[in-house]
Amino acid sequence: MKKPDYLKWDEYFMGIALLSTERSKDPSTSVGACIVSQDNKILSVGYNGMPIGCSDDDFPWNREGSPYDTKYFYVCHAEMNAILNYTGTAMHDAKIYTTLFPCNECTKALIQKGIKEIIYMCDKYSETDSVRASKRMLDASGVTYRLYEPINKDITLSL
Ligand SMILES: Nc1nc(=O)n([C@H]2C[C@H](O)[C@@H](COP(=O)(O)O)O2)cc1CO
Ligand SMILES: [Zn+2]
Repeated sequence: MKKPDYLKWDEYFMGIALLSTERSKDPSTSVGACIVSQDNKILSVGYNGMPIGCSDDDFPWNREGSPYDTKYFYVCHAEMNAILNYTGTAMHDAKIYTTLFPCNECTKALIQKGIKEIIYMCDKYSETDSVRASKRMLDASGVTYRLYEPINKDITLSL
């Protein structure tokens, strides 16, 4: 008989998104994303971080202050990095697992790339205009989104 407690697809892909958050240097919110084809092949992963060449040590991680001195002008979102990290050409009808609901800017890009489903773990900015706009676009374009339902399984990675 096969092992009963193996990871289901959702757990596997959200697990990879979650592991990717560990690469983020953002002191307040670490985000991870994993793009998966319809037939469950991993296409790409990403996490929020500064653009190539923009040192994590020199660029600001502040949330407040003049926009020029906050992270918001510089940081690449996990979802955008996952899109940009993909080097293939077949993202159509894919799905994205993300630890945080996508903002309006990433949502535009996800729609344009042909992503058809978003599975998210957290929607802590649901009241913001950005996320409201994301849902407006997703609803209009027929892209579905659903909250990931966690299982009661702790995975410990000892490296
Ligand atoms: N969907 C998202 N993906 C992301 O990668 N981010 C990133 C941008 C920032 O680095 C961080 C949010 O910082 P804070 O405002 O919670 O301190 O997460 C943010 C969102 C929210 O829409
Ligand atoms: Zn975004």
